[in-house]
Amino acid sequence: MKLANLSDSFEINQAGHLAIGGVDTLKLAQKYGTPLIAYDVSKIKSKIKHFKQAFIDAEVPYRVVYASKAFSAMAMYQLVAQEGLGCDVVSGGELYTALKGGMPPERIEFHGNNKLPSELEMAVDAKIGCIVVDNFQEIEFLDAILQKKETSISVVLRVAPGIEAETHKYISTGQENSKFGFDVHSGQSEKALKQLIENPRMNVKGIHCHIGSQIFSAKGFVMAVEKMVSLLNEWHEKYAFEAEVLNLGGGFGTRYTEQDKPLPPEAFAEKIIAAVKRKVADLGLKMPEIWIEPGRSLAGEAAATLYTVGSRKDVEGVCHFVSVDGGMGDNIRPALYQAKYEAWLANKPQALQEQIVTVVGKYCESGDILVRDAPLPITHPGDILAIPSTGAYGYTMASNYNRNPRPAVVFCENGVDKLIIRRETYEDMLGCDLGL
Ligand SMILES: Cc1ncc(COP(=O)(O)O)c(C=O)c1O
Ligand SMILES: N[C@@H](CCCC[NH3+])C(=O)O
Repeated sequence: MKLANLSDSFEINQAGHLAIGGVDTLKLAQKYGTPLIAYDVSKIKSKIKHFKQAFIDAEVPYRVVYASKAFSAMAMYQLVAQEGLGCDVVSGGELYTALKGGMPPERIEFHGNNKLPSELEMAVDAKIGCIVVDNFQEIEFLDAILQKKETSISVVLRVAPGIEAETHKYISTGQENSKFGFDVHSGQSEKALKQLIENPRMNVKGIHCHIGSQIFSAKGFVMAVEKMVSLLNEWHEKYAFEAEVLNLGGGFGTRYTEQDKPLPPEAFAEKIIAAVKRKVADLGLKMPEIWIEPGRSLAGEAAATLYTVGSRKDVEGVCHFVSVDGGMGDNIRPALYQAKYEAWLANKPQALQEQIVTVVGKYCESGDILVRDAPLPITHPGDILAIPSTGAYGYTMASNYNRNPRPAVVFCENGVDKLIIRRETYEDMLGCDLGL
Protein backbone atom coordinates (compact mmCIF):
# COMPACT_ATOMS: atom_id res chain seq x y z
CA MET A 1 0.00 0.00 0.00
CA LYS A 2 1.36 3.39 -0.84
CA LEU A 3 0.29 6.94 -1.37
CA ALA A 4 0.06 8.23 -4.90
CA ASN A 5 3.03 10.23 -6.12
CA LEU A 6 1.36 12.54 -8.57
CA SER A 7 4.49 14.49 -9.58
CA ASP A 8 3.45 17.53 -11.57
CA SER A 9 1.20 15.75 -14.06
CA PHE A 10 -1.93 16.91 -12.27
CA GLU A 11 -3.33 19.61 -10.09
CA ILE A 12 -5.46 18.62 -7.12
CA ASN A 13 -8.22 21.09 -6.37
CA GLN A 14 -9.85 22.09 -3.11
CA ALA A 15 -12.41 19.31 -3.44
CA GLY A 16 -9.50 16.83 -3.51
CA HIS A 17 -10.18 15.92 -7.14
CA LEU A 18 -7.85 15.92 -10.09
CA ALA A 19 -8.08 19.11 -12.10
CA ILE A 20 -6.85 19.96 -15.59
CA GLY A 21 -6.22 23.58 -16.56
CA GLY A 22 -8.04 24.60 -13.38
CA VAL A 23 -11.15 22.56 -14.22
CA ASP A 24 -12.36 19.72 -11.99
CA THR A 25 -12.07 16.46 -13.94
CA LEU A 26 -15.28 15.11 -12.40
CA LYS A 27 -17.14 18.13 -13.73
CA LEU A 28 -15.58 17.58 -17.15
CA ALA A 29 -16.66 13.93 -17.13
CA GLN A 30 -20.16 14.90 -16.09
CA LYS A 31 -20.48 17.68 -18.66
CA TYR A 32 -19.01 15.94 -21.70
CA GLY A 33 -19.16 12.24 -20.84
CA THR A 34 -16.27 9.79 -21.07
CA PRO A 35 -13.92 8.81 -22.61
CA LEU A 36 -12.81 12.40 -22.78
CA ILE A 37 -9.42 13.78 -23.76
CA ALA A 38 -8.78 16.93 -21.73
CA TYR A 39 -5.91 19.29 -22.53
CA ASP A 40 -4.34 21.83 -20.23
CA VAL A 41 -3.62 24.53 -22.82
CA SER A 42 -1.12 26.30 -20.60
CA LYS A 43 1.11 23.22 -20.75
CA ILE A 44 1.21 23.36 -24.56
CA LYS A 45 2.02 27.07 -24.43
CA SER A 46 4.74 26.53 -21.86
CA LYS A 47 6.47 23.86 -23.99
CA ILE A 48 6.34 26.15 -27.02
CA LYS A 49 7.81 28.99 -24.99
CA HIS A 50 10.68 26.86 -23.73
CA PHE A 51 11.63 25.62 -27.20
CA LYS A 52 11.49 29.15 -28.60
CA GLN A 53 13.39 30.73 -25.74
CA ALA A 54 16.49 28.60 -26.42
CA PHE A 55 16.71 30.02 -29.94
CA ILE A 56 15.97 33.57 -28.82
CA ASP A 57 18.67 33.37 -26.14
CA ALA A 58 21.19 31.98 -28.64
CA GLU A 59 20.24 34.68 -31.18
CA VAL A 60 20.08 32.24 -34.07
CA PRO A 61 17.52 32.23 -36.88
CA TYR A 62 14.96 29.47 -36.29
CA ARG A 63 11.51 28.10 -36.87
CA VAL A 64 9.53 25.81 -34.60
CA VAL A 65 7.24 23.69 -36.74
CA TYR A 66 4.54 21.73 -34.90
CA ALA A 67 4.40 18.12 -36.17
CA SER A 68 0.66 17.97 -36.38
CA LYS A 69 0.33 14.19 -36.65
CA ALA A 70 0.67 14.25 -32.84
CA PHE A 71 -2.70 15.97 -32.52
CA SER A 72 -4.41 17.36 -35.56
CA ALA A 73 -7.50 19.44 -34.89
CA MET A 74 -8.60 22.88 -36.04
CA ALA A 75 -8.25 24.30 -32.52
CA MET A 76 -4.71 22.98 -32.23
CA TYR A 77 -3.66 24.58 -35.52
CA GLN A 78 -5.30 27.83 -34.37
CA LEU A 79 -3.44 27.66 -31.08
CA VAL A 80 0.01 26.94 -32.51
CA ALA A 81 -0.47 29.54 -35.25
CA GLN A 82 -1.33 32.13 -32.59
CA GLU A 83 1.84 31.14 -30.75
CA GLY A 84 3.83 31.91 -33.91
CA LEU A 85 4.61 28.37 -34.98
CA GLY A 86 4.41 26.71 -38.38
CA CYS A 87 3.21 23.15 -38.81
CA ASP A 88 4.00 20.06 -40.77
CA VAL A 89 1.35 17.94 -42.43
CA VAL A 90 1.64 14.44 -43.84
CA SER A 91 -1.60 14.05 -45.77
CA GLY A 92 -4.24 15.96 -47.67
CA GLY A 93 -6.46 15.56 -44.60
CA GLU A 94 -3.99 17.23 -42.27
CA LEU A 95 -3.35 19.96 -44.83
CA TYR A 96 -7.08 20.55 -45.20
CA THR A 97 -7.53 20.76 -41.42
CA ALA A 98 -4.52 23.06 -40.99
CA LEU A 99 -5.83 25.47 -43.62
CA LYS A 100 -9.34 25.37 -42.13
CA GLY A 101 -7.77 26.01 -38.72
CA GLY A 102 -6.24 29.19 -40.12
CA MET A 103 -2.61 28.14 -40.31
CA PRO A 104 -0.99 30.56 -42.78
CA PRO A 105 -0.10 28.42 -45.85
CA GLU A 106 3.41 29.82 -46.04
CA ARG A 107 4.11 28.32 -42.61
CA ILE A 108 3.09 24.79 -43.65
CA GLU A 109 5.51 22.09 -44.77
CA PHE A 110 4.40 18.82 -46.33
CA HIS A 111 6.05 15.51 -45.37
CA GLY A 112 5.48 11.90 -46.33
CA ASN A 113 6.99 8.95 -48.18
CA ASN A 114 4.09 8.53 -50.58
CA LYS A 115 2.42 11.86 -51.20
CA LEU A 116 -0.30 11.31 -53.72
CA PRO A 117 -0.31 13.44 -56.87
CA SER A 118 -3.67 14.81 -55.71
CA GLU A 119 -2.15 15.80 -52.36
CA LEU A 120 0.84 17.46 -54.05
CA GLU A 121 -1.54 19.36 -56.28
CA MET A 122 -3.52 20.51 -53.27
CA ALA A 123 -0.30 21.74 -51.63
CA VAL A 124 0.81 23.58 -54.75
CA ASP A 125 -2.63 25.22 -55.14
CA ALA A 126 -2.60 26.28 -51.49
CA LYS A 127 0.88 27.83 -51.99
CA ILE A 128 2.28 26.18 -48.87
CA GLY A 129 5.73 27.09 -47.56
CA CYS A 130 7.57 24.00 -48.76
CA ILE A 131 7.36 20.38 -49.72
CA VAL A 132 9.80 18.09 -47.96
CA VAL A 133 10.75 15.94 -50.92
CA ASP A 134 11.16 12.31 -49.92
CA ASN A 135 11.86 10.17 -53.03
CA PHE A 136 12.49 10.18 -56.80
CA GLN A 137 8.90 9.30 -57.72
CA GLU A 138 7.71 12.33 -55.80
CA ILE A 139 10.12 14.60 -57.70
CA GLU A 140 8.57 13.31 -60.93
CA PHE A 141 4.99 13.77 -59.73
CA LEU A 142 5.72 17.23 -58.38
CA ASP A 143 7.55 18.33 -61.50
CA ALA A 144 4.62 17.27 -63.71
CA ILE A 145 2.21 19.27 -61.54
CA LEU A 146 4.44 22.36 -61.55
CA GLN A 147 4.88 22.15 -65.32
CA LYS A 148 1.13 21.81 -65.86
CA LYS A 149 0.38 24.76 -63.62
CA GLU A 150 3.36 26.79 -64.86
CA THR A 151 4.43 27.52 -61.34
CA SER A 152 7.19 26.79 -58.84
CA ILE A 153 7.52 25.83 -55.18
CA SER A 154 10.13 25.67 -52.43
CA VAL A 155 11.37 22.24 -51.49
CA VAL A 156 13.48 20.78 -48.72
CA LEU A 157 15.38 17.55 -49.31
CA ARG A 158 14.75 14.82 -46.73
CA VAL A 159 17.77 12.65 -46.12
CA ALA A 160 18.16 9.48 -44.06
CA PRO A 161 21.47 10.28 -42.40
CA GLY A 162 22.15 6.71 -41.23
CA ILE A 163 21.70 7.40 -37.54
CA GLU A 164 19.82 4.97 -35.35
CA ALA A 165 17.85 6.67 -32.62
CA GLU A 166 17.63 4.98 -29.25
CA THR A 167 13.90 4.26 -29.32
CA HIS A 168 11.31 1.66 -30.36
CA LYS A 169 12.14 0.28 -33.81
CA TYR A 170 8.71 1.23 -35.18
CA ILE A 171 9.40 4.89 -34.45
CA SER A 172 13.03 5.04 -35.53
CA THR A 173 13.38 6.77 -38.88
CA GLY A 174 16.93 8.03 -39.45
CA GLN A 175 18.60 4.72 -40.20
CA GLU A 176 19.65 3.55 -43.68
CA ASN A 177 16.84 1.02 -43.98
CA SER A 178 14.16 3.59 -43.17
CA LYS A 179 11.32 3.98 -45.67
CA PHE A 180 11.66 7.77 -45.33
CA GLY A 181 14.00 10.06 -47.21
CA PHE A 182 16.98 9.74 -49.54
CA ASP A 183 19.78 7.61 -48.21
CA VAL A 184 23.11 9.43 -47.85
CA HIS A 185 25.43 6.44 -47.81
CA SER A 186 24.44 5.04 -51.21
CA GLY A 187 24.57 8.44 -52.91
CA GLN A 188 20.78 8.72 -53.38
CA SER A 189 20.59 12.04 -51.60
CA GLU A 190 23.30 13.61 -53.76
CA LYS A 191 21.57 12.40 -56.92
CA ALA A 192 18.32 13.90 -55.66
CA LEU A 193 20.00 17.20 -54.84
CA LYS A 194 21.37 17.47 -58.39
CA GLN A 195 17.92 16.81 -59.85
CA LEU A 196 16.36 19.45 -57.64
CA ILE A 197 19.03 22.08 -58.26
CA GLU A 198 18.69 21.60 -62.00
CA ASN A 199 14.92 21.95 -61.86
CA PRO A 200 13.91 25.59 -62.42
CA ARG A 201 10.50 24.96 -60.84
CA MET A 202 11.90 23.82 -57.51
CA ASN A 203 13.65 26.20 -55.18
CA VAL A 204 15.82 24.08 -52.87
CA LYS A 205 15.59 25.76 -49.47
CA GLY A 206 17.57 23.23 -47.49
CA ILE A 207 17.81 19.75 -46.07
CA HIS A 208 15.89 17.77 -43.48
CA CYS A 209 16.31 14.72 -41.30
CA HIS A 210 14.23 13.17 -38.56
CA ILE A 211 15.94 10.43 -36.61
CA GLY A 212 12.97 9.04 -34.68
CA SER A 213 10.50 9.70 -31.94
CA GLN A 214 10.37 9.59 -28.11
CA ILE A 215 14.12 10.18 -27.80
CA PHE A 216 15.36 11.08 -24.32
CA SER A 217 18.89 12.38 -24.88
CA ALA A 218 20.46 14.87 -27.26
CA LYS A 219 23.19 12.46 -28.40
CA GLY A 220 21.43 11.33 -31.59
CA PHE A 221 20.53 14.92 -32.51
CA VAL A 222 24.12 16.08 -32.09
CA MET A 223 25.28 13.19 -34.29
CA ALA A 224 22.67 14.16 -36.86
CA VAL A 225 23.89 17.77 -36.82
CA GLU A 226 27.48 16.62 -37.44
CA LYS A 227 26.39 14.50 -40.38
CA MET A 228 24.00 17.03 -41.89
CA VAL A 229 26.37 19.98 -41.68
CA SER A 230 29.20 17.87 -43.16
CA LEU A 231 26.85 17.03 -46.01
CA LEU A 232 26.07 20.71 -46.51
CA ASN A 233 29.77 21.42 -46.64
CA GLU A 234 30.33 18.69 -49.23
CA TRP A 235 27.48 19.98 -51.37
CA HIS A 236 28.66 23.55 -50.96
CA GLU A 237 32.08 22.61 -52.30
CA LYS A 238 30.74 20.47 -55.15
CA TYR A 239 27.66 22.39 -56.24
CA ALA A 240 27.97 25.78 -54.51
CA PHE A 241 24.76 24.79 -52.76
CA GLU A 242 23.93 27.07 -49.85
CA ALA A 243 21.17 25.89 -47.55
CA GLU A 244 18.84 28.50 -46.16
CA VAL A 245 17.29 25.93 -43.83
CA LEU A 246 18.62 23.03 -41.78
CA ASN A 247 15.64 21.08 -40.48
CA LEU A 248 16.54 18.57 -37.78
CA GLY A 249 13.08 17.09 -37.28
CA GLY A 250 11.29 16.30 -34.05
CA GLY A 251 11.24 13.32 -31.75
CA PHE A 252 11.94 15.00 -28.41
CA GLY A 253 10.83 12.63 -25.68
CA THR A 254 8.11 13.19 -23.11
CA ARG A 255 7.20 11.76 -19.73
CA TYR A 256 4.56 9.04 -19.66
CA THR A 257 5.52 7.42 -16.36
CA GLU A 258 7.88 8.27 -13.55
CA GLN A 259 10.53 6.09 -15.22
CA ASP A 260 10.73 8.49 -18.16
CA LYS A 261 13.27 11.25 -17.75
CA PRO A 262 13.61 13.13 -21.04
CA LEU A 263 15.63 16.32 -21.34
CA PRO A 264 13.48 19.44 -21.07
CA PRO A 265 12.63 21.14 -24.40
CA GLU A 266 15.08 24.00 -23.98
CA ALA A 267 17.94 21.57 -23.23
CA PHE A 268 17.30 19.66 -26.48
CA ALA A 269 17.22 22.94 -28.39
CA GLU A 270 20.32 24.35 -26.66
CA LYS A 271 22.37 21.23 -27.48
CA ILE A 272 21.23 21.27 -31.11
CA ILE A 273 21.97 24.97 -31.49
CA ALA A 274 25.43 24.61 -29.92
CA ALA A 275 26.26 21.69 -32.22
CA VAL A 276 25.13 23.57 -35.35
CA LYS A 277 27.04 26.71 -34.36
CA ARG A 278 30.19 24.73 -33.66
CA LYS A 279 30.13 22.69 -36.87
CA VAL A 280 29.16 25.59 -39.11
CA ALA A 281 31.99 27.70 -37.67
CA ASP A 282 34.49 24.83 -38.05
CA LEU A 283 33.63 24.45 -41.71
CA GLY A 284 33.27 28.14 -42.42
CA LEU A 285 29.69 27.83 -43.65
CA LYS A 286 26.91 30.37 -43.48
CA MET A 287 24.63 29.81 -40.48
CA PRO A 288 21.38 28.30 -41.77
CA GLU A 289 17.97 28.86 -40.21
CA ILE A 290 17.48 25.96 -37.76
CA TRP A 291 14.08 24.29 -37.90
CA ILE A 292 12.78 21.73 -35.44
CA GLU A 293 9.54 19.77 -35.61
CA PRO A 294 8.28 18.85 -32.14
CA GLY A 295 4.99 16.98 -32.01
CA ARG A 296 4.70 14.73 -28.97
CA SER A 297 6.76 17.09 -26.80
CA LEU A 298 4.23 19.90 -27.32
CA ALA A 299 0.98 17.95 -27.08
CA GLY A 300 1.71 14.74 -25.16
CA GLU A 301 1.95 15.73 -21.53
CA ALA A 302 -0.70 18.42 -21.89
CA ALA A 303 -3.65 16.02 -21.95
CA ALA A 304 -5.14 13.21 -19.90
CA THR A 305 -7.90 10.85 -20.93
CA LEU A 306 -10.79 10.46 -18.50
CA TYR A 307 -12.63 7.15 -18.43
CA THR A 308 -15.48 5.76 -16.37
CA VAL A 309 -14.76 2.56 -14.48
CA GLY A 310 -17.14 -0.29 -15.31
CA SER A 311 -16.78 -3.99 -14.71
CA ARG A 312 -14.13 -5.86 -12.77
CA LYS A 313 -12.73 -9.36 -12.94
CA ASP A 314 -10.57 -10.85 -10.20
CA VAL A 315 -8.59 -14.00 -10.78
CA GLU A 316 -7.22 -14.59 -7.30
CA GLY A 317 -3.47 -14.97 -7.26
CA VAL A 318 -3.28 -14.20 -10.98
CA CYS A 319 -4.57 -10.74 -11.80
CA HIS A 320 -7.28 -8.17 -11.32
CA PHE A 321 -8.86 -6.49 -14.33
CA VAL A 322 -10.53 -3.10 -14.04
CA SER A 323 -12.42 -2.23 -17.23
CA VAL A 324 -13.06 1.28 -18.51
CA ASP A 325 -15.35 2.66 -21.19
CA GLY A 326 -12.60 3.30 -23.78
CA GLY A 327 -9.41 1.49 -24.66
CA MET A 328 -7.42 0.69 -27.78
CA GLY A 329 -9.85 2.69 -29.94
CA ASP A 330 -8.77 5.93 -28.27
CA ASN A 331 -5.24 4.86 -27.34
CA ILE A 332 -3.58 2.23 -29.51
CA ARG A 333 -0.09 2.98 -28.22
CA PRO A 334 0.10 0.31 -25.47
CA ALA A 335 -0.99 -2.37 -27.95
CA LEU A 336 1.21 -1.07 -30.77
CA TYR A 337 4.40 -0.09 -28.98
CA GLN A 338 3.98 -1.68 -25.53
CA ALA A 339 3.80 1.93 -24.35
CA LYS A 340 3.50 2.42 -20.61
CA TYR A 341 1.14 4.81 -18.85
CA GLU A 342 0.05 5.61 -15.31
CA ALA A 343 -3.52 5.65 -14.03
CA TRP A 344 -5.06 7.82 -11.32
CA LEU A 345 -8.47 7.91 -9.72
CA ALA A 346 -9.79 11.36 -10.45
CA ASN A 347 -12.27 11.35 -7.57
CA LYS A 348 -9.73 10.27 -4.91
CA PRO A 349 -6.23 10.72 -6.30
CA GLN A 350 -4.61 10.77 -2.89
CA ALA A 351 -6.30 7.69 -1.45
CA LEU A 352 -4.11 4.73 -0.49
CA GLN A 353 -3.20 2.58 -3.48
CA GLU A 354 -4.46 -0.70 -2.06
CA GLN A 355 -4.37 -2.86 -5.16
CA ILE A 356 -2.36 -3.54 -8.30
CA VAL A 357 -4.66 -3.93 -11.29
CA THR A 358 -4.58 -4.23 -15.05
CA VAL A 359 -6.62 -1.44 -16.60
CA VAL A 360 -8.30 -2.79 -19.72
CA GLY A 361 -10.58 -1.32 -22.32
CA LYS A 362 -13.91 -2.50 -23.70
CA TYR A 363 -12.66 -3.71 -27.10
CA CYS A 364 -12.91 -7.30 -28.24
CA GLU A 365 -9.15 -7.97 -28.05
CA SER A 366 -7.07 -9.48 -25.26
CA GLY A 367 -4.36 -6.94 -26.14
CA ASP A 368 -6.71 -4.09 -25.27
CA ILE A 369 -4.71 -3.23 -22.16
CA LEU A 370 -4.25 0.43 -21.23
CA VAL A 371 -2.07 0.09 -18.14
CA ARG A 372 -0.41 -2.99 -16.71
CA ASP A 373 0.30 -3.23 -12.99
CA ALA A 374 -1.37 0.02 -12.06
CA PRO A 375 -1.34 0.75 -8.33
CA LEU A 376 -4.78 2.17 -7.51
CA PRO A 377 -7.13 2.69 -4.59
CA ILE A 378 -10.07 0.25 -4.53
CA THR A 379 -12.24 1.22 -7.51
CA HIS A 380 -15.98 1.12 -7.95
CA PRO A 381 -18.17 1.29 -11.05
CA GLY A 382 -18.73 4.94 -11.89
CA ASP A 383 -15.34 6.12 -10.61
CA ILE A 384 -13.47 8.38 -13.00
CA LEU A 385 -10.05 7.11 -13.97
CA ALA A 386 -7.50 9.42 -15.53
CA ILE A 387 -4.57 8.37 -17.69
CA PRO A 388 -2.11 11.25 -18.10
CA SER A 389 0.16 12.06 -21.08
CA THR A 390 -2.31 11.03 -23.75
CA GLY A 391 -2.17 14.30 -25.72
CA ALA A 392 -0.06 12.95 -28.58
CA TYR A 393 -0.89 10.10 -30.95
CA GLY A 394 -4.02 9.21 -29.01
CA TYR A 395 -6.88 10.94 -30.78
CA THR A 396 -5.01 11.05 -34.09
CA MET A 397 -4.55 7.27 -34.06
CA ALA A 398 -8.07 6.60 -32.77
CA SER A 399 -10.37 4.20 -34.58
CA ASN A 400 -13.97 3.08 -34.64
CA TYR A 401 -13.04 -0.51 -33.89
CA ASN A 402 -16.06 -2.47 -32.68
CA ARG A 403 -18.07 0.57 -33.81
CA ASN A 404 -17.17 2.53 -30.74
CA PRO A 405 -17.43 6.29 -31.34
CA ARG A 406 -14.28 8.38 -31.05
CA PRO A 407 -14.07 10.42 -27.82
CA ALA A 408 -14.64 14.12 -27.34
CA VAL A 409 -11.74 16.53 -26.80
CA VAL A 410 -11.78 19.57 -24.57
CA PHE A 411 -9.30 22.43 -24.05
CA CYS A 412 -9.03 23.75 -20.49
CA GLU A 413 -7.25 26.88 -19.39
CA ASN A 414 -7.52 29.10 -16.31
CA GLY A 415 -10.58 27.24 -15.09
CA VAL A 416 -12.47 27.52 -18.40
CA ASP A 417 -13.29 24.53 -20.58
CA LYS A 418 -14.02 24.60 -24.30
CA LEU A 419 -15.16 21.62 -26.30
CA ILE A 420 -12.98 21.46 -29.41
CA ILE A 421 -14.01 18.10 -30.86
CA ARG A 422 -17.44 16.75 -30.08
CA ARG A 423 -17.98 13.08 -29.34
CA GLU A 424 -18.75 11.00 -32.41
CA THR A 425 -22.25 9.60 -32.59
CA TYR A 426 -23.49 6.26 -33.93
CA GLU A 427 -25.02 8.24 -36.78
CA ASP A 428 -21.61 9.82 -37.58
CA MET A 429 -20.17 6.34 -37.89
CA LEU A 430 -22.85 5.45 -40.41
CA GLY A 431 -22.09 8.61 -42.40
CA CYS A 432 -20.18 6.75 -45.13
CA ASP A 433 -21.98 3.42 -44.77
CA LEU A 434 -24.39 3.18 -47.69
CA GLY A 435 -25.90 -0.25 -47.06
CA LEU A 436 -26.94 -2.52 -49.88
C1 LIG B 1 9.28 14.10 -40.16
C2 LIG B 1 8.79 14.12 -38.77
N1 LIG B 1 8.90 15.25 -38.06
C3 LIG B 1 8.44 15.33 -36.80
C4 LIG B 1 7.87 14.25 -36.18
C5 LIG B 1 7.39 14.44 -34.79
O1 LIG B 1 7.86 13.55 -33.89
P1 LIG B 1 7.53 13.74 -32.36
O2 LIG B 1 6.07 13.73 -32.21
O3 LIG B 1 8.16 12.56 -31.74
O4 LIG B 1 8.14 15.01 -31.94
C6 LIG B 1 7.75 13.04 -36.87
C7 LIG B 1 7.23 11.83 -36.21
O5 LIG B 1 8.00 11.03 -35.71
C8 LIG B 1 8.22 12.97 -38.21
O6 LIG B 1 8.09 11.86 -38.91
N1 LIG C 1 2.68 7.36 -33.46
C1 LIG C 1 3.92 7.15 -32.80
C2 LIG C 1 4.99 8.04 -33.26
C3 LIG C 1 5.19 8.06 -34.70
C4 LIG C 1 5.83 9.30 -35.06
C5 LIG C 1 5.51 9.74 -36.43
N2 LIG C 1 6.64 9.73 -37.31
C6 LIG C 1 3.74 7.14 -31.31
O1 LIG C 1 2.68 7.17 -30.84
O2 LIG C 1 4.67 7.07 -30.58
